[in-house]
Amino acid sequence: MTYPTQPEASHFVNGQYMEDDTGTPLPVIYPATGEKIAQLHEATPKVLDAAISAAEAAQKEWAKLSGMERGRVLRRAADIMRERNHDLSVLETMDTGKPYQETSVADATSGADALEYFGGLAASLTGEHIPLPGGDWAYTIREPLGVCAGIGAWNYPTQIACWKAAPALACGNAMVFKPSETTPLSALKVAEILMEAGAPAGLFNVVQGKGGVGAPLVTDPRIAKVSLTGSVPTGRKVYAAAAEGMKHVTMELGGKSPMVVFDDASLEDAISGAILGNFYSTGQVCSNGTRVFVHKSIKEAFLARMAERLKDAVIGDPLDEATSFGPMVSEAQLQIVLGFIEAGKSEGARLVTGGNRIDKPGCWIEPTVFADVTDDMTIAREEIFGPVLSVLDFEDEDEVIARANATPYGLSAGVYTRDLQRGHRVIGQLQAGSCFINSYNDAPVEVPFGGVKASGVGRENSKEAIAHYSQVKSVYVRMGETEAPF
Ligand SMILES: NC(=O)c1ccc[n+]([C@@H]2O[C@H](COP(=O)([O-])OP(=O)(O)OC[C@H]3O[C@@H](n4cnc5c(N)ncnc54)[C@H](O)[C@@H]3O)[C@@H](O)[C@H]2O)c1
Ligand SMILES: C[N+](C)(C)CCCC=O
Repeated sequence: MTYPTQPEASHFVNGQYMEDDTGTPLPVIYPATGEKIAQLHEATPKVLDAAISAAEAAQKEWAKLSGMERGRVLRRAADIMRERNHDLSVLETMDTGKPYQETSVADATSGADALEYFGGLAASLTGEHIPLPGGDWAYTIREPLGVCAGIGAWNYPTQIACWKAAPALACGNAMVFKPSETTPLSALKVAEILMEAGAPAGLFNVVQGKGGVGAPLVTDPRIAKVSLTGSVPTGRKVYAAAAEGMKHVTMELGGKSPMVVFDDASLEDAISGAILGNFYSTGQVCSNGTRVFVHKSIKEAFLARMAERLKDAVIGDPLDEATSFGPMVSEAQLQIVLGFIEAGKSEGARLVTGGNRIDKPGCWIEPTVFADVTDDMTIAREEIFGPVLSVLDFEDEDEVIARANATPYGLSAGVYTRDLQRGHRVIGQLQAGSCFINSYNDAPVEVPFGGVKASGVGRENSKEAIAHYSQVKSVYVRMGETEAPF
């Protein structure tokens, strides 16, 4: 049996595809139809060991190159990725179900941005000279960490692989990347492209599997750093396991982010922001503003216009460029979301629109809006990771800030207002790492991305990421004699 997107083999190790079909079978399903599109196998201990060994060997040679030489490879990879954007986007759509309208502008393109940005930065990752009393001085050297483990979620497979690989490789590290078991295909293409761009064999390896493959990757003593994108419960486990080995971590985790719409906001812009922050990628975005606090005086106007705007969503074949709303990634995730919708109804929230599974093969659900949601309801407290928007009323600025912050999460926050003083004042008090004023969910590579509180540790993208993929050695140089007390 051949499948439409079957890769050459399940894993990419030491510069080539590798198979071990004794590993647990891993079927890949196209969420738009439920059709099987590839058959992979989870990595066995043999595959995992080969990947880590290859990375260890490659890292030693890669770190000897100058930053300029490393950067050249990454920038070449960015160019190849852009040239192949169409094919990569089609694959991403098949892997995730996200519409081509999105994948063609937000996945491989975002991955290419990261490769280009960190490729450009690589040559300037230098230490400093520190003059000291008596003519002594010190200098610092920015060194790589070694072999980094990257572990991905299923909503942005290409982007996640590149957001982790680009800064890691720029700093002179190697990587073993484990994509989500739900979307294993795109990371293999990232590996192919990096090799084609001139990366040495073993520098970027891909191993497939579920948590049972991720766990031994995290604890392997040859791994110096773990970067996870995933849920908070997984983050707790992975962070704890990494701490046992005193490893560096980046934790990009979940959220339940607030978006605050004041009564002076442009209603159309606020609704656009709420659409981007709740229905893009069928709501499967970590930073989504799923608690939309709308000033009581404009709430009904907001809801009426939102319901109208949602009628323009084009729900259909994700490969059709006109489609703007695709299926959920999997039946399992669809069932989780349906469970939250039931909780919303039974706890007394008002269903304004949507709320139903769409009756066709695949994992389809309507964009859903609840109103009259209160802070204690399940849908206002827990991350849903699906297209479910909750509108909560507020009347007072201090009140809404306190309520917005009353969550263990802190990934993102947004404010819509025409009063820019208020916008800055409010955003300054919201406990979140990635914030927006009169916008939502923008994530250019130049800007740090990540959360506070339970939503994460460390930052991806921007110059901030360098600190998380390198360490500083300091060297004290005495110019005179060494004095000792005896
Ligand atoms: N902050 C961010 O940048 C960001 C981005 C995308 C998704 N997310 C979050 O990811 C979640 C959705 O993705 P998901 O369902 O794939 O998350 P998940 O936590 O179920 O899985 C994430 C990854 O961790 C692996 N994993 C699971 N158990 C493991 C273990 N014990 N050791 C090592 N690896 C293990 C999984 O196989 C997968 O690759 C949401 O909570 C979402 O908010 C966060
Ligand atoms: C670029 N986005 C859309 C903000 C996604 C970031 C990764 C979170 O899921």
